[in-house]
Amino acid sequence: MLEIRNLTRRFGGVTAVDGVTFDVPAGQLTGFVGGNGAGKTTTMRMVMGVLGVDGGEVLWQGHPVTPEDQRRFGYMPEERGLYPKQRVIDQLVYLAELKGMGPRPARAAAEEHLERLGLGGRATDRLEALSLGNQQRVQVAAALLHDPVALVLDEPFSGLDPVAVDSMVDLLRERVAGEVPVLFSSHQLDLVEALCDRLVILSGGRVVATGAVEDLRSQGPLRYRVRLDADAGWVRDLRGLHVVDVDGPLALVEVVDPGGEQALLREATRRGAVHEFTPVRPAVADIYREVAA
Ligand SMILES: Nc1ncnc2c1ncn2[C@@H]1O[C@H](COP(=O)(O)OP(=O)(O)OP(=O)(O)O)[C@@H](O)[C@H]1O
Repeated sequence: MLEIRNLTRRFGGVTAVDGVTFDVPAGQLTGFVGGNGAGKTTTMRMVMGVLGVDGGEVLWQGHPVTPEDQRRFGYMPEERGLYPKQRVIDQLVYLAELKGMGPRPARAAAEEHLERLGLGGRATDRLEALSLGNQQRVQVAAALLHDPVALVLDEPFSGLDPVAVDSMVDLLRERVAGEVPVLFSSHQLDLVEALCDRLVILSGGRVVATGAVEDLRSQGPLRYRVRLDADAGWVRDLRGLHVVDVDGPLALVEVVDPGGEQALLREATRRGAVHEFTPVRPAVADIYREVAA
């Protein structure tokens, strides 16, 4: 497990990361979200030791993280930092060797990851000859190929097409099944929702929500989506409910008083057919808007 404890970082008069505390448990995907400038990249850089801390600490397996631990982590930095003129395969082998792999396993791992990411035929191309999305795939391979014990990925999905996103998701799920803690930042909240076990939401350098995605969603307001035969405007007159939206025969309501939804269902069936009556928990995007706006 990776534990982030009270991390703080200032740049001049700006406190970019302000007492940030959260866990990244083994075998779980933890999504790290927040608006532009919220402090995600700064936090990840401190976790990886590429940026000094002004306060707090990072623990790995219960002890303060060491440079040796960090060398065994996989990191995809925000600044992508590969060499444009170098051949893809040479670059990956070099990076794997830097991480302590022997030349033969390094080459085998590089070839396997390029294959998995759909770049098997591009191994001997120079990086600059690849499209930006394919360069991003090489960056993914670079972060994963040395069998890292933890993964810290800054916007790993940005610039990837849907097929590459699927390959990336498969690779991450494999790592997680092998008990690796994964922390990744993203602005793609639908992906975060589909993928993550846990969520950390940062705003203005502080954690404003953290926990299991399911727990965060179930703590949100309980809503019901209702689809009737005819116009649903009458739901506005019912007590015990807050009407979020009405659009023709569709209504989205929030239960304010216990039993409010039962009164709605009774009235709806009295009036005609009810085609849908579904409890809806807030999506990750709703939670985000609520706490980070
Ligand atoms: N090297 C630096 N020098 C000065 N200020 C910095 C530096 N790095 C980050 N900051 C500031 O720290 C704050 C947090 O930036 P950070 O890049 O960590 O946010 P982020 O959540 O990753 O944003 P984004 O989603 O836009 O990438 C911002 O106000 C940024 O301007």
